Amino acid sequence: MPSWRKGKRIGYCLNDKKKKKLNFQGFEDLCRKRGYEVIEIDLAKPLCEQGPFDVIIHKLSDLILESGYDSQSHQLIRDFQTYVETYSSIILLDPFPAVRLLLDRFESCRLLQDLQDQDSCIFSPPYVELSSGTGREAAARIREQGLTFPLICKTRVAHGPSSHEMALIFNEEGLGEVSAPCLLQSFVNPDAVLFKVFVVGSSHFVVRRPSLKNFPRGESARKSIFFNSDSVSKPESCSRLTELDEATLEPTPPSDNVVCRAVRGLRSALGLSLFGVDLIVEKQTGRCAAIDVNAFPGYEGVPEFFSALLNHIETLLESHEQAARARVLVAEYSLHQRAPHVDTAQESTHDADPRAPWLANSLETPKSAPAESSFFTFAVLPAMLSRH
Ligand SMILES: Nc1ncnc2c1ncn2[C@@H]1O[C@H](COP(=O)(O)OP(=O)(O)OP(=O)(O)O)[C@@H](O)[C@H]1O
Ligand SMILES: O=P(O)(O)O[C@H]1[C@H](OP(=O)(O)O)[C@@H](OP(=O)(O)O)[C@@H](O)[C@@H](O)[C@@H]1OP(=O)(O)O
Ligand SMILES: [Mg+2]
Ligand SMILES: [Mg+2]
Repeated sequence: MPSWRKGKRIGYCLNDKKKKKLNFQGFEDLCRKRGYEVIEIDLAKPLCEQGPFDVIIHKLSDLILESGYDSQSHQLIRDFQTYVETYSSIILLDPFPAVRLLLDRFESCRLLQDLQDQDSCIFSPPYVELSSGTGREAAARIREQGLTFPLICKTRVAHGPSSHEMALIFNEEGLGEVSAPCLLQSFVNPDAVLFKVFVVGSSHFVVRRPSLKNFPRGESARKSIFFNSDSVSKPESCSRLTELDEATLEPTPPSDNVVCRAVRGLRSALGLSLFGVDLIVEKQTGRCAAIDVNAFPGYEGVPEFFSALLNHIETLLESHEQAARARVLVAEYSLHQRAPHVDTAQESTHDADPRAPWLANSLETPKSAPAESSFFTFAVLPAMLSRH
């Protein structure tokens, strides 16, 4: 067993619904088979009594959201955060600030806008943020900013059962039926297909899902349609809203290049390991609209999820161990450099060091090299680490 795997403890904190949907027991079994200890974290008990942890996996979106208005949840989140900051070697999947960002559609839509590239292969449909009042008050802004009917209205809060309640608005009158805080976004004709991209560390998986049918572009006299997004874009969704009015060719999935660009952009903006982005291939142009980002989504339709997650964890554990070893080496090296007289006796002490004879030998190299520190860090150290 490699040293970075030995005695490692993986903690997790997921609600019952999430555990059940993911069949998380399967992940626990896989981890235990590879020699990890797996601990379900009980938030009602102090974390220090349940640790130590090398990795913590969580979906604490409920609690993070509640911490904005509930003092007990606020305290729980603070304690959790203090614990992971105190034990800074813990790998937290995923860090709270980026998760918090995705609980707010205003924030996630801004992120999606930043993804837009020069050749506009990826775009974010134009939108207006409605912070107060009804949609009617946004009518002028909607016109100014070039939004086109139909509009899709989404709650500002992006997590929790009510966050999936949406409306399709076909005219200015319909705007009076929606109220703040919400986001009004131009509808993109998707040919009733959505592509969910599920990300796990450096891997991603594209899954085809149902989506809303096409609607003619421009204002019309139609009545607003209120719906729940769970009824249109789950694998089992079966709704009149996802039935196309006329037969059409199946849309071509977004190219690997486009998917990779979207994933890379979001990964570097957010620093998350576990997230999903929803893409629609626009019927008229073939361009790819990024319409939603989710922290730790369901991964339904990704049979490799558990193995990808464990591989990602192992990659992180291994690089953490390498970084820790590098820090020790650099510290030992600088101590050695600071020693006033490095005589033969001291050198032979290094040679006699049963713990790291290779360290002693390698430490001699920079002594005669003028640009020791950077030479050591960038040339000698990586070579030493790869040997050991
Ligand atoms: N701008 C848009 N144009 C066309 N269809 C859209 C647009 N935005 C959303 N949709 C449709 O509405 C559904 C729900 O939208 P969205 O993904 O933003 O909601 P959600 O509730 O956050 O979803 P999830 O369950 O993935 O978190 C999408 O799956 C897609 O079918
Ligand atoms: O469990 P499910 O499969 O429905 O997963 C959904 C997940 O619910 P969870 O709360 O159970 O994690 C949702 O999270 P919240 O909006 O609640 O934050 C969101 O991420 C959806 O995008 C996921 O659906 P998917 O994109 O994978 O279809
Ligand atoms: Mg979505
Ligand atoms: Mg979402």
